Amino acid sequence: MLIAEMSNIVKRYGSSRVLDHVDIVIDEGEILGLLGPNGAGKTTLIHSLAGLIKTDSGEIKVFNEELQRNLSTIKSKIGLVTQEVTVFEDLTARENLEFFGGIYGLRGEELKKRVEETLRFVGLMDRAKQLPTKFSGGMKRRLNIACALVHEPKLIIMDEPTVGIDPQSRNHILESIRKLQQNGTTILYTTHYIEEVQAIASRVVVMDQGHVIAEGTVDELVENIQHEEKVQLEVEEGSEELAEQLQKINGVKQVIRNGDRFSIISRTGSGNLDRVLTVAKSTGGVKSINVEKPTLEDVFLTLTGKTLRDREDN
Ligand SMILES: Nc1ncnc2c1ncn2[C@@H]1O[C@H](COP(=O)(O)OP(=O)(O)OP(=O)(O)O)[C@@H](O)[C@H]1O
Repeated sequence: MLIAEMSNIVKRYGSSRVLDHVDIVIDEGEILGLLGPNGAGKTTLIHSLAGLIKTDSGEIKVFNEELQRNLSTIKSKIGLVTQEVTVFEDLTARENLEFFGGIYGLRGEELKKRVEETLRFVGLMDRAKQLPTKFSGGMKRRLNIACALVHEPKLIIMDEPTVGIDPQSRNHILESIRKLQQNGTTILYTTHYIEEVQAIASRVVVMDQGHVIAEGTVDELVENIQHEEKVQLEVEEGSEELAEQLQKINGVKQVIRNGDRFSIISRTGSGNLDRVLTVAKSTGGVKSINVEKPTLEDVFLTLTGKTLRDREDN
């Protein structure tokens, strides 16, 4: 069964089309990973789906109902974790959850029960009486997530929930997302950390410049580029000149330079290891060279020409 269906969505800001005829479906019970570089349109898509902004055209159905016509009912069954942490600093963790639970119509014993369950679920039971000002970034994030979970939404939408937090909290969050899925919740998960998608997503949608450019399971996406070879090269002194020379080798599709390291993607069968080595040696010393199997990161690179690591920020 489909939990959400976005068809032919267009959203413009001024003259630029931020979402350009986007089609996305979310199946019940899946964790759909939404990947895309900066400015791809992920947040705009998520905010459209959560009913926070109106699209210019297209149709959005959530729980089989037209979104804008049934906005308040649908919103009450969605949990949105925004990119920015939105908790009240002058309320304790428990009071924050009571507030958000109240907004969603929970009252009395039911509210109390859900607040306690949610605090336990995100591992903040022992911090229930503290103000978030005393929390680490990761704990604040977990509280933020808890606020979106307290009303037991059927669909949870998360916009990069693990950016800028410690590894322990990140693992806790990923583990919690798996548990939510096991309990039957559907999750749309946006991130630029490929390894997170690889770890938890049932299916992946890749966006770039307002378009969906690929979708499938991680295995399916990697399978699509199995016809490519990747040579990893490290030299003593990398230069743009070397990158240009590598790019000229027959069969080379793409060269990505990161300082002294180069990833060279070629068509399969081009046997470019030797040629890459020769070119690299002609410009200086070679530290290491090897052929690697493509990963989801390479799928992303091949599709968008961009690396998600551009914005690695923790
Ligand atoms: N309110 C707005 N007014 C004008 N332009 C906007 C607005 N919101 C987003 N944009 C533009 O739309 C494009 C897509 O932005 P969006 O935030 O959806 O991308 P994103 O994929 O979520 O990127 P990021 O990973 O950086 O959050 C960007 O070029 C952005 O500048």
